[in-house]
Amino acid sequence: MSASWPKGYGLKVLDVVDSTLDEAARMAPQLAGPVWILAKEQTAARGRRGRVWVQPNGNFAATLVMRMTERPDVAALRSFVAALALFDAVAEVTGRAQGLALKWPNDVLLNGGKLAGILLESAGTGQNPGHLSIGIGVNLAEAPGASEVEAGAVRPVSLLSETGTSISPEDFLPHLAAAYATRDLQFTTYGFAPIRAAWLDRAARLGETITAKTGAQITTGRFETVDTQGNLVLVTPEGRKAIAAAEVYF
Ligand SMILES: O=C(O)CCCC[C@@H]1SC[C@@H]2NC(=O)N[C@@H]21
Repeated sequence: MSASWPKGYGLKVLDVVDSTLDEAARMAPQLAGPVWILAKEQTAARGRRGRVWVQPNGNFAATLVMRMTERPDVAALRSFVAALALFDAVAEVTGRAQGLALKWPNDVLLNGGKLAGILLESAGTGQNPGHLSIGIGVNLAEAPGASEVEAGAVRPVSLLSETGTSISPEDFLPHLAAAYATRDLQFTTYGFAPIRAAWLDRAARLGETITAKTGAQITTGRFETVDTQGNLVLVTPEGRKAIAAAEVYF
């Protein structure tokens, strides 16, 4: 099964790099349009909240870098755009969406385990709107060991072990790039509403009790929704709380 490369998107493939997010920052000043940067190996890959991202051989690591054309709070909603695109691309290559779910803010789960993670970074000033980078890691071939993730985190899983689907990062990227382009067009044309609705349709643990941790702040409540700004909304004994940034535990 093949996917055609989306019009207007550039591509850079590297054998090895420190992090595709760092490469994105280096490329940003010269950007003419959005560019996907794919690396077979990263020597300093990072995850959310300063964690190290472990990338066994054959796993997918890429960053989509683009000029920041909107307000930072609007651009940040692209984490939901990217999560949906990942969901779409995985469903396309495996031929099924069963077992796939999205975990707020932007992980992709498969059979309850973490298949993929997304890390957004941006830079810019009032004078210079800067760039947005969407770093994406997918455990295509191998899941990092449980000892390589923090205690309490969702267990990592791989696409190969959960579905039997074997696909290389180079073959997976066109599926993801095409799915992203479609979702991004939906976002720029119709705004966050359809993205939010599609994301909520695929949300893990919606309506259930979950815990959100932001530093020392721990909030447990019923996962009611994601609001129009992308905040996690929990109904707690003290009332409704909208949380902008946190790690979620089930
Ligand atoms: O913590 C997470 O779940 C986010 C992980 C993001 C990993 C990807 S791999 C490609 C890009 N380069 C990095 O250094 N990190 C992101």
